[in-house]
Amino acid sequence: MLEIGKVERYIHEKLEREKLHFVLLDPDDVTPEEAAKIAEMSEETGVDAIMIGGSTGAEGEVLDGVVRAIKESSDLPTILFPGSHGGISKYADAIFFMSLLNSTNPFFITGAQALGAFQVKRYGLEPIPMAYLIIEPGETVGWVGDAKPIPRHKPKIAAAYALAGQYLGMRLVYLEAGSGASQPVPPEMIALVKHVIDVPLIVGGGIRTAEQARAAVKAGADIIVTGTAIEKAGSLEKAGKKLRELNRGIKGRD
Ligand SMILES: CC(C)=CCC/C(C)=C/CC/C(C)=C/CC/C(C)=C/COP(=O)(O)OP(=O)(O)O
Ligand SMILES: O=P(O)(O)OC[C@@H](O)CO
Ligand SMILES: [Mg+2]
Repeated sequence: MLEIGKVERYIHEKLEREKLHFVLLDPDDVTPEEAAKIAEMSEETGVDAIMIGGSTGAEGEVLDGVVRAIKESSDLPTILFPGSHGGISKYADAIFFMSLLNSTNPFFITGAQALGAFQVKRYGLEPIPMAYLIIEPGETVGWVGDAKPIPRHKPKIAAAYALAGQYLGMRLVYLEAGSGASQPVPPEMIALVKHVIDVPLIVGGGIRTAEQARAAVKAGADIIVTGTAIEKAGSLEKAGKKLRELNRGIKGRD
């Protein structure tokens, strides 16, 4: 019998009360010690989950080390955000089992998934099926994932892909402008996508301020992902301040 796993249930239950903030840590950019500290601060400041991944090199021992450090320092759910079948760690709770629907390369649509499937089963990781869509500019992940990035001024294309993802059985949709994007996904696009789908909507890429996070939530985003703004805050103290600022924007508290 197919059952909804623990982390997915946690997401749905929390979404009944508030919008969520997930923090993305890239093992290529943070040491296990830094990751542990950020995860601890994330939990203290009201972040809802930690995502772990990167489009280049987040694999093997380096990945395992970061996931383990996060698990030791916080009780937040850890969700893998893999760039390929190499991005799987047995120490995480769940994995966004994603398909890059607007890739031009079948490897990112079904290939990496087939290569990783048995490993996910062996480790008992919770797979959460997700439609992953790259919006302009797309940044590194757009290039690495051989995406045909959806133009920023074409919300209908994003909505069509998102609905197709839902009809294919995916239980989350992720609109991705790319890590470090100069501009986040436009609110008009978020609004149209949210209007047509019934599954939770994740938005990430280039969200650096409480105002940007608020605008995405107001447009209809259910979950906001931030990475660069925290990783590149400059110091742990500044990262903590940034976490609180972004949470405020997302949760609508002040
Ligand atoms: C489900 C399985 C086993 C694999 C999925 C494989 C797919 C579809 C990958 C999509 C394409 C891709 C390269 C995704 C990476 C997503 C990601 C972790 C982005 C964040 O990383 P960045 O911060 O952009 O990476 P860099 O820091 O390396 O630029
Ligand atoms: O690093 P940022 O720009 O916050 O992007 C987060 C995430 O959407 C990248 O996959
Ligand atoms: Mg990164």
